[in-house]
Amino acid sequence: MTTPASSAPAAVPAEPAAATGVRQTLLVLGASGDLTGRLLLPGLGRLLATGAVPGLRLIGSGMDGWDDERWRRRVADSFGTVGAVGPVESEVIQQTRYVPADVTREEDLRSLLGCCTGPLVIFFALPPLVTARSAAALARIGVPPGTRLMLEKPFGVDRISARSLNELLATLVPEGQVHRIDHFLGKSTVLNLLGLRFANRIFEPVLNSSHVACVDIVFDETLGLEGRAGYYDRAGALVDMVQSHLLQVLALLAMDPPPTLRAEELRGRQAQVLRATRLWHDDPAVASRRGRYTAGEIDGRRLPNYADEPGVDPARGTETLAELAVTVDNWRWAGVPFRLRSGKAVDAVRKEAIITFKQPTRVPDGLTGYERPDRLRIGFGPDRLGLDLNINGPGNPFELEQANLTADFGPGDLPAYGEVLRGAFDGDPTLSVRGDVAEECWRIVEPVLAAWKAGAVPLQEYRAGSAGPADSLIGPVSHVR
Ligand SMILES: O=P(O)(O)OC[C@H]1O[C@@H](O)[C@H](O)[C@@H](O)[C@@H]1O
Repeated sequence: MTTPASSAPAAVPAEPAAATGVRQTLLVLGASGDLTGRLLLPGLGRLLATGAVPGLRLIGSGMDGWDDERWRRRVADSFGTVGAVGPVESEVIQQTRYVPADVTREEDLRSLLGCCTGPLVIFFALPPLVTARSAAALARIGVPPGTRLMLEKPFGVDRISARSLNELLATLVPEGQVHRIDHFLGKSTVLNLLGLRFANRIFEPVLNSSHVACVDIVFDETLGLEGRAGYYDRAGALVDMVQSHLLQVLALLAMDPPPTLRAEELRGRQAQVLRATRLWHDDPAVASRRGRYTAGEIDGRRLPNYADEPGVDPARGTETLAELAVTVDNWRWAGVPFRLRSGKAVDAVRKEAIITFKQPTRVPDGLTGYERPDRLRIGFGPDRLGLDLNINGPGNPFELEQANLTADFGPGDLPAYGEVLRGAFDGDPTLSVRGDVAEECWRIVEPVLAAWKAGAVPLQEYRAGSAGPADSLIGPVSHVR
């Protein structure tokens, strides 16, 4: 769905690209922040190294009084971490500039836009409230025609703010030029879901409530806060991971086949699934769990109590692990629980979607050992496909054993941020989140956030390096290898 820009202010004329050899400009707002250095620049470096974005000019801007030299060092260091050290990347580093600015002020934005050449991509690497103020200031001065906007998650801080931001952005550029980033949509294995489901005969016919008992989407990390209190302590695991990334994975796993992978069709299918998604039993107390890590050790590394981490406000009660059970209330999936979980500082990295199948309708008398259900596992790092099947092992041929068939795929050529940046440079929003989808994701989690705030679901403590809270929606059975 493309929303036409309405009442857009007079566009700012940009310097003609042909006069400079620059084909497009990437303007990063929030360039001195953590996200830019950790994810955006490495992704950009790798993308540049493929030669896919010739003639790119990079401009960084932020509140810090950095100079060009300091910014160039940051870009070079970030490119260096991913081996992006070729001539194209060096050229970008030489040409790049840093413009200190308050990106919520019209005058500053006007002069920033004046530094940009050719078609423009503006990347908002900013907290949601600053993004909204910056977009509002931009809406007052206008942007050059064809400008694409890239916005980091979280998109808004709740459903209402997401809707107002959508309305504001619609006055700036058409919907097809808004790239709401969810970098999971650029991950190679997440994208592999499309091929796996729709280019093979054997899986799709059984992916429905007649055959599937439950679906788990798990993204557990051994990392803790890692110095990100400023952002994370306000977001928490539910907003950081579930409201965004894991619901996108759910949409790709559960959607009906789109006729083509064009943006409007793929994103339309994702939207349909999310519109049909509801909390399990419509009850946040049944459908959610939250936990927070205490001091512990993981792989020989000591982690402090989350509440004692620098910058954390213990009174906020931020969770570092969230679980959510939902159902997709449509013909295909009604009654099948989808359990989403993401936790930090747990004992093992576990990044996978696990589809657990129902028992066969009738097993001939005489066969034993088939009690464990078949499972299809799709790993999101390492990128892996696994199938657990009951087959006959050594010894008695009628005593079955569960075998695991596993295929590893190498990671894709581009990191996820490189992939989503490519979409913006190509003007293709397929791998970004459509405005209504962002609002739907808030609709799904809002009752849970409210119930947590009201104390209806206890904040359980779990030791860093343990398996997580004792009262979990996802039992250990999902993790049997
Ligand atoms: O696996 P990746 O690409 O590092 O993504 C996981 C990360 O995704 C980010 O969006 C979250 O803010 C992090 O908390 C999380 O660790």
